[in-house]
Amino acid sequence: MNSLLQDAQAAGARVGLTAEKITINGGRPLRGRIQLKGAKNLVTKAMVAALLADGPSELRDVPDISDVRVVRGLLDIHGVKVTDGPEEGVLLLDPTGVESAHMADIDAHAGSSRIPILFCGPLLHALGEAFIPDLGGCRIGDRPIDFHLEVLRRFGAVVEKLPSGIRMTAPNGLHGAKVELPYPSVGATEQVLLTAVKSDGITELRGAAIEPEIMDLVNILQKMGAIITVDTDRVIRIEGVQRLTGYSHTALFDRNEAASWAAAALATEGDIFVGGARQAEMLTFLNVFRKVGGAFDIADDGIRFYHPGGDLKPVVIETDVHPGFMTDWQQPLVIALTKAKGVSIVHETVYEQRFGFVDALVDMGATIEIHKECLGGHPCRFGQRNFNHSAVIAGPTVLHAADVEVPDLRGGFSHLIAALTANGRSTVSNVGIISRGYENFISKLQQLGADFVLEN
Ligand SMILES: CC(=O)N[C@H]1[C@@H](OP(=O)(O)OP(=O)(O)OC[C@H]2O[C@@H](n3ccc(=O)[nH]c3=O)[C@H](O)[C@@H]2O)O[C@H](CO)[C@@H](O)[C@@H]1O
Ligand SMILES: C=C(OP(=O)(O)O)C(=O)O
Repeated sequence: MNSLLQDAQAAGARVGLTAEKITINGGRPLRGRIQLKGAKNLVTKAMVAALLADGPSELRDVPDISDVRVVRGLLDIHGVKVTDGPEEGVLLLDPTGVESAHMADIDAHAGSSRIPILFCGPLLHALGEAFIPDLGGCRIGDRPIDFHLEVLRRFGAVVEKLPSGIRMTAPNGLHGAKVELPYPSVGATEQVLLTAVKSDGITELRGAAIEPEIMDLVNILQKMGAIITVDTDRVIRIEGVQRLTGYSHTALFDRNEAASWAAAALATEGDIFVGGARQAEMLTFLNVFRKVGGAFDIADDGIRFYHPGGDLKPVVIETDVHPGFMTDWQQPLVIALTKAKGVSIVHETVYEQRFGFVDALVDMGATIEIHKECLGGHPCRFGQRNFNHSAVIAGPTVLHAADVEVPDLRGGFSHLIAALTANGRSTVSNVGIISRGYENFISKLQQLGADFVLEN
């Protein structure tokens, strides 16, 4: 069995999804309401932050996704007691019994997530050592961790690479540092925050990422007693403190899931009310959605996304760090672009290999060409490096049914949308991977009127 399939099955099994394949009878618009919970890209980091406290934390709106379960398992191995709260979606995290981990167990739990790398700072503070297994996450580029390791060294960590992962110690404790990131990496910014808050002295981070999920992590850390200033021009200053308390927090909604269902509404000519979605964190997406010809109504408790009739229009998009067009939005939106009348361009500037998912779309009849050049207008890091990172999508096309295999989280969701729009019965396999970031997506599809059956 290949490792992609193993990851997919393990991820699905962790959230009780036993089916491996979905057969979808396409052509029906998705209509109805769904409710979001907290963001995968915040909740998992908030769980790690609980390790920094000297008392219990409470996190609300936690989605039942496999990445959350992976982090829960890792926390458990380290002696953080994680229990379900009295209400659905509430986690209680008690770090008072934190202890050194058993390496073999960690190895078994790292599988599908990139979060283990963020345990470094908190574990070094709590125990003076950390072991980080090989990382998972979507295979959409090389995804090195050089920024993380360099940052940790600046704080005083000693890094030792082992065949099974990375071991880290801090023989002289951790001290504040001046750090400048070569690229505003989300994970490396979080690494700095989670390490600096309890390091001796002041840390100045330049070139920081400022995604809404990072700002919500800053909110959490401030609740815990941290002193963090977010300045203009991607500068973050952190004054280290000796102790942090537990927090009580409701997680920011998952704007990536919201954008995915919005794209599904548009591509299937449907109408979906996405409960919990908010305008402020989705401004950039909403502009593009409108330019493509989608319509939305913003309410206090969510956003209604729908196809208002008429032709969809082509767009030129460049993915970018916040406040730009988020890379995780492009894969689901590409399906709507296959329905637009004219030629669209998507220039992917965050990951060098995020177009693997289009092969299946071409098999389904889409007209998509991938290019090595930077076609969006601005040259990016990948332009001179031979990476297939620009897509040209010509439409409108009616997709036909096919058997497709989910390659990664967002690519997988876009395959689901493609199958939902296609004429005939498509089979989408490896669907377990989708459970990494979409809570109860099978029930949501049911609620929205999709016509499908699950298979093993
Ligand atoms: C769990 C989580 O929150 N995942 C999100 C996070 O991923 P993640 O935090 O992994 O993404 P980064 O922002 O770190 O990566 C951005 C770019 O920086 C590069 N890089 C990163 C670190 C490093 O040490 N060296 C390096 O070269 C990466 O290869 C990539 O080209 O932000 C991405 C960009 O918004 C999102 O697509 C992911 O959904
Ligand atoms: C790339 C993604 O996630 P991760 O960083 O967890 O692989 C994603 O959510 O689309």
